[in-house]
Amino acid sequence: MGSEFAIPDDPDRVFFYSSQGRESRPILRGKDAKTTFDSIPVIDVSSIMSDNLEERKRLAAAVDRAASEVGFFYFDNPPVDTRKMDTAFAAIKKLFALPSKEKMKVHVNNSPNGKGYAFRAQEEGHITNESFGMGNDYTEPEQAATSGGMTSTFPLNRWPDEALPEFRAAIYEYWKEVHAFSRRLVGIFALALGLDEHALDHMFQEPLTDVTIQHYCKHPSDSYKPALTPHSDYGAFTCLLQTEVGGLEVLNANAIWVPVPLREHAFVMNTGSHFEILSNGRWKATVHRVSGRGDIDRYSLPFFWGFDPTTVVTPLEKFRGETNLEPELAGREFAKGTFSTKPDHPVVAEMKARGLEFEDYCYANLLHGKDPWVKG
Ligand SMILES: O=C(O)CCC(=O)C(=O)O
Ligand SMILES: [Fe+2]
Repeated sequence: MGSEFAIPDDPDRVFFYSSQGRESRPILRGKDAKTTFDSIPVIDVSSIMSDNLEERKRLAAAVDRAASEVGFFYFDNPPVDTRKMDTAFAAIKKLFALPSKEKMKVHVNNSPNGKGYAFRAQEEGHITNESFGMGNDYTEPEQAATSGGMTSTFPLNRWPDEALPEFRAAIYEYWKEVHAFSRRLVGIFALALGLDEHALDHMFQEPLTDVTIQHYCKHPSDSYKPALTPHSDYGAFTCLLQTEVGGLEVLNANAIWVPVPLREHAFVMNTGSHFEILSNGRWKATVHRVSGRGDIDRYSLPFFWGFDPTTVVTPLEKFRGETNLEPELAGREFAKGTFSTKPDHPVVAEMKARGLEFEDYCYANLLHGKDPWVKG
């Protein structure tokens, strides 16, 4: 869920994009270096299913430490069937192997919220990259059980049902389990903030979810090359699956890139900008990027979990102090995050023609089939 813009090459600073726009951090070495992380903590998440509150609180304490100190952590043993992970990746490889003509039928420009297939050709210093996205769509029967009773007659997702019928089934089989896991995780995050386990539930009745599958193509060079622009995620948290090869890297306080090596079937978790706001900066929306290795294609499967689009995310009373992060409407970042990387999308043309800005986009309206543009 990052934005992609030009990144200057500077030996002393690292530049990246966050919800605040372009930012940079000085590279600190030797006596200037701060105490910061140099690896990604590993947490066994199996006790999320425990009936014992004390066990769930121990898990929550580990999550709080990792989210505060790093903003990224592995979850070993998530309650998600590993065969469904593997089946999803097998279908993903088949999708990207389809002829371009088939993939273009589900191009993001055909979807009113930029879901479906996108392609970015190799540019200077950047490898070729394809993606496929899906998100909330209350017309789809697969989402009936998770949509909080919401219905719509306005389809948003686009699926390659003709060319690869098993793709949608494989993604949804996986999605349903990660969705159920994420809902339970809201309780663990609440405990991690020292709240009642159900204290945050009301903010996730109609959670904003998004899957943006990535394919970073191998390239004719044996060196690492930038594949995804440095950014932080918005939303509450992300559950990412890597397969076969790592490539994700996380920026520490000294602006040193820390690798996130592959742990097969483990989730790579990170907290997003809205959890940073809720915790008033206690939890970090840590900057990350992907570097593509020359000799192998890389596929990744992120699942983004966000607040209800109409929730105004505000620092919790117990974390408020002299300086407080600005509240933000959860659905607001959506338009910027989705369409700033798709300047040719019809939604962007419409926005310009009507004299509107990303700030005027109401994601909740779109989900219910209404005009998403509301000025002011
Ligand atoms: O491909 C990856 O490992 C990371 C993807 C990512 O950071 C994103 O889509 O926001
Ligand atoms: Fe990201």
